Amino acid sequence: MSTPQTLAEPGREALIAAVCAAPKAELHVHIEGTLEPELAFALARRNGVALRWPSSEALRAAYAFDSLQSFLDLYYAGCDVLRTEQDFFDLAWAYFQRAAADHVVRAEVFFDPQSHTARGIGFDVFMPGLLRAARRAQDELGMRADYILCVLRHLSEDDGLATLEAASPWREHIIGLGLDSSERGNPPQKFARLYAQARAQGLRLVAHAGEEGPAASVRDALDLLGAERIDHGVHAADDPALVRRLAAEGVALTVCPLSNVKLRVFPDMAAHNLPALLHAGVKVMVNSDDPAYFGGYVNANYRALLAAHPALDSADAYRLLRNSLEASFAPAGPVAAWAARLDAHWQAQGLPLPPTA
Ligand code: HPA
Ligand SMILES: [Zn+2]
Repeated sequence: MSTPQTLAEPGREALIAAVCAAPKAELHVHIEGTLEPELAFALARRNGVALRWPSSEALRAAYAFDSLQSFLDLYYAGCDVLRTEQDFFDLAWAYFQRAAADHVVRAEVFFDPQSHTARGIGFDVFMPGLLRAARRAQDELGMRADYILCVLRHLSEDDGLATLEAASPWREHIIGLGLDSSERGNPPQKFARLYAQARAQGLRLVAHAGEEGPAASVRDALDLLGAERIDHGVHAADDPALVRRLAAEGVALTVCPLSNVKLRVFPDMAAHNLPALLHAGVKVMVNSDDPAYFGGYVNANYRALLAAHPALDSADAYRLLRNSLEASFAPAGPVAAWAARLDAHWQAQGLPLPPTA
């Protein structure tokens, strides 16, 4: 239990530096979206795969998106270089090292099995590589990482059900089910049976909703799918009653600021509604989504957000970090230990510690 303090607000740069060095959880990152152009070219060479671009610079230059779909087209094309167990290990290990440099102590990482099984790359190829990287992250970086299986919503529910079935030998290594890809035309109700099955298996449930879709799809993800956490969810702000419900029920939104600006969900960072959601009492935090494509890993997201929103003070920054830990699916013991580390870090920086719940 902490007591409110009357320390002065730090300068902006000092606050941003403190946030970057703070222990944090990342709860919304797609492992396929961490494929940097340089690694894509290295894997393409290793596997004898031709890419449409002459160089990693040319590929990076192609990262100008005007919608979710324009990004997804490139993202799925990039997956084609991922062929072997070692490729998936290299991909995930590179992410874990970058995340550790950003002081991520807990990562809940999405993977898209259907973008691999559709190319003839099975669970027996990608799961061992992903799991070996997570074990190494635990052993060498002290990071606790788990995987969330995401179903592609532009495909049929039967395809999703078959994917869940194919994952059953790996069930103990998967903590949750998520839903990603094109939101428009693929509402939550399309996947009600899939979520019921996943819930019966004891999987934790999350879903992308309210990224490009309306507030109603956030409500439907909660009511029809039983989602415990909403990925993005920023369009919930269009419905004040829903915002009040999210705050009252403590539903977390895993917000991804750079992604939202890159995919034109908001015209610029200053227009992002994360501060409004936070101040309305919604459990939001900051995540990177697809950092290789959107201009930065989790700390770059915190930095861009705090730089564009001077109204976010040190209590708000603390709350974002604390939310990331509390909204994770890690056991209570580690969460409490990370929260204590956050408090110690905050105080060591001379920052005022807000009263905790
Ligand atoms: O932000 C996203 N939204 C939907 N699908 C995705 N697949 C990777 N990233 C995303
Ligand atoms: Zn996402």
